[in-house]
Amino acid sequence: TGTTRPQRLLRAVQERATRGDSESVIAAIDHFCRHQEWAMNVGDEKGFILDSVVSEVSPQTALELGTYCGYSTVRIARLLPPGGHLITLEFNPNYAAVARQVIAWAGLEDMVQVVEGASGDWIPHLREHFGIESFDFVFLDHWKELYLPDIKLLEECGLLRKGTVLLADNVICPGTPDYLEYVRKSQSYESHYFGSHLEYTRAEDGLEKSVYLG
Ligand SMILES: O=c1[nH]cnc2c(O)c(F)c(-c3ccc(F)cc3)cc12
Ligand SMILES: [Mg+2]
Repeated sequence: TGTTRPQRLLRAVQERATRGDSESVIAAIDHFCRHQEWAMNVGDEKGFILDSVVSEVSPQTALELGTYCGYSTVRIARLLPPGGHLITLEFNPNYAAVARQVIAWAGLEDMVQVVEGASGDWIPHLREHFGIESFDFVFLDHWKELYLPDIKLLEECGLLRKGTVLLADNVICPGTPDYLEYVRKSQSYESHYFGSHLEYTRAEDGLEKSVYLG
């Protein structure tokens, strides 16, 4: 036994970051991942692109698929407009437990709802359970095999509206070929690729931004 990597990441936040200061929480996680242990956060380079898309959309309702330790959750939530709210789905209860504490350390717990369970199980219930009409912004960062089935489910559940912005991490590494083909070929999406690098490395990766046209 001993600690897990998410628990060691949380300890680094609690030791290095200032309570209530989301920028210091982001910096503490980036420092941990660069100098202690690599972890699968979207990271600072792709995170800067994420910030610019979130700022442009300024979403009242946002959905994140894949919370992990809450790094991108904090990046998104700190940029939400007044009244904005972020729902983040996490399958792994240990990750969810760490993420809740990271989000609280950043002082963003009032704008974020961490929901435990499988995205495919939860998506059909988001409207009735959280009173969501549709999402303005969706960040896909969970399992590459679920990106395509989950956006099809979001479409079927009427949770996307004309102009909803989807942003997908890891479209090159580990890679989501079926998702990329779908959003780039479909008449229902306008897609753009932002080239970048795999978090904390020099390997190629990028984000795909896709606007739902209805
Ligand atoms: O499973 C994942 N879910 C969400 N995001 C990921 C990620 O950003 C990664 F870099 C990676 C990753 C893990 C190991 C590698 F060697 C390369 C990428 C995985 C995920
Ligand atoms: Mg990722």
